[in-house]
Amino acid sequence: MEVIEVAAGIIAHEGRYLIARRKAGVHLGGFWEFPGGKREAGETLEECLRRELWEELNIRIGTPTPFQIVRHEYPEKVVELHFFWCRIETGTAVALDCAEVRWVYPNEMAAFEFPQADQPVIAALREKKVSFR
Ligand SMILES: Nc1nc2c([nH]c(=O)n2[C@@H]2O[C@H](COP(=O)(O)OP(=O)(O)OP(=O)(O)O)[C@@H](O)[C@H]2O)c(=O)[nH]1
Ligand SMILES: [Mg+2]
Repeated sequence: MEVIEVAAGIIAHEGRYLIARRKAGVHLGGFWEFPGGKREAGETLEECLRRELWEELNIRIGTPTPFQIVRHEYPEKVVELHFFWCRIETGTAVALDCAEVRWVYPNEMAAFEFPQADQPVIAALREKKVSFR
């Protein structure tokens, strides 16, 4: 099966992270996620991340730092998620192309339903295995 490359942002601010709720009717609709999307032909993952965060949240970010790569096989598709640590440089996040956005602490994330593929990242944030600040 073809592997779909995705870039997603771990957007940090004062110990909390920005999470977005997927719209109803799409793959994993209604789930919470780290905002991002599919890489388009000719784009680098960083370019993809910047475009997606602009389209979905109306924000510009500073230089993103690679965080974790997770390959996950859903029954209907295989995704390779490239998570990047980043910070907002300009703008305020608004739910332009997602259902809702929230800023949450890692220990609050268990109360939100995330895709299975995101669990390693959530665990890493919660265990503070994070060297960036
Ligand atoms: N953005 C994002 N996608 C995730 C996460 N976890 C996860 O399994 N995915 C999956 O990775 C794929 C990313 O697709 P997406 O729906 O964000 O792509 P996109 O923004 O380009 O949307 P589009 O296809 O409507 O243009 C989806 O199948 C989604 O279910 C996550 O934390 N963030
Ligand atoms: Mg998306």
